[in-house]
Amino acid sequence: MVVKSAGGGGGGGGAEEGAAGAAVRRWVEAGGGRLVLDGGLATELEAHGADLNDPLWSAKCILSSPHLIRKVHLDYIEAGANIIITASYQATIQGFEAKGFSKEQGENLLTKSVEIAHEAREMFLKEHPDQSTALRPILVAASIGSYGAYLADGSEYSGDYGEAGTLEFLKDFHRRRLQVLAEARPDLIAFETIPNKLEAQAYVELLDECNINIPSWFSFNSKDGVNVVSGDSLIECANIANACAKVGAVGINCTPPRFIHSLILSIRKVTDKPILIYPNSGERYDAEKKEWVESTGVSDGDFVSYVGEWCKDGAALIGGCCRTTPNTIRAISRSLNQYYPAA
Ligand SMILES: C[S+](C)CC[C@H](N)C(=O)O
Ligand SMILES: N[C@@H](CCS)C(=O)O
Ligand SMILES: [Zn+2]
Repeated sequence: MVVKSAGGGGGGGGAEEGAAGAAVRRWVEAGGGRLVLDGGLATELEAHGADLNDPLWSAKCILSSPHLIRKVHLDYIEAGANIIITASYQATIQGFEAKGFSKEQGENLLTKSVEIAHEAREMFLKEHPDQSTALRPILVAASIGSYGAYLADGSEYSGDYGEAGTLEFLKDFHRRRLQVLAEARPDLIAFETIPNKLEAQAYVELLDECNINIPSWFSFNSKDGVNVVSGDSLIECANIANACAKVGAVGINCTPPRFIHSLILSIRKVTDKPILIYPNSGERYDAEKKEWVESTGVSDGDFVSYVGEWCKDGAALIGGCCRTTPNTIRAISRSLNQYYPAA
């Protein structure tokens, strides 16, 4: 089936799509014109009893309960996800060192996050011999959360890094982690919840300097439907991603559903790369309490009612972020099957 939602109509910015864009486009085509991402990982870990009130947040479970991470990945694949995102969002060598681990142990824990996701995919395929990745892509995306995530104070929702906000600092912070995760051979690298332009620039330079040949996606977050959370222009951020041939998809995550429509339209103006979106429930994160607050979150039904519009706007990869669950993903998957009825 032709990929209706990816390509065409965008400004393009003159960038070569490159191997990464072509790879993502092939996966999207193999998924029948769209791919379903998973939902909140930390949300589900907590739902199964994990206490994430820790500087490592969900990455704590790589140490304490890898079986739980594997179960949550498996639940998302069962719910229809084509892409599962590893538990490495807040896993950093620096964060593990602060817990007393050596650099090598920290690197091994990063690798383990990818291995757990690979195991979940293998288990699914073993339990469902009728399913094959040739028929339905099931991909592992290694999460790289922003420097603000590592700070564990909600800075990924402000993008205000103070003195640490220099290009070289951010590149040094992320370099080894990116290399280790890439060496673990995920299908994709997911740069998630990118709050500012500088961090996007740091990632682009690292992808080139480290010669990373695994397709990546760049996903920004917004709290006004116009700019990224730091106030930097989304257009400028998306341009940085678009200009990098190693970036296979550009989009938005952990952002309230009500803002997504306008954000997709902005991204579409500057890129022909596939667009991905995985909004949160619309609730607000209280970083001090490490809790989601306000009862303004949308229900699964409301969330899913947006999906058709997001497809028409041009999103090719759709899932959920914090406070979404396998039920959300099941509903998105069903809704997309309606949007792209089987031939
Ligand atoms: C995407 S946020 C909810 C992740 C957690 C945050 N970095 C913290 O540690 O509080
Ligand atoms: N990928 C992470 C959150 C990103 S905001 C998770 O799902 O827990
Ligand atoms: Zn999130």
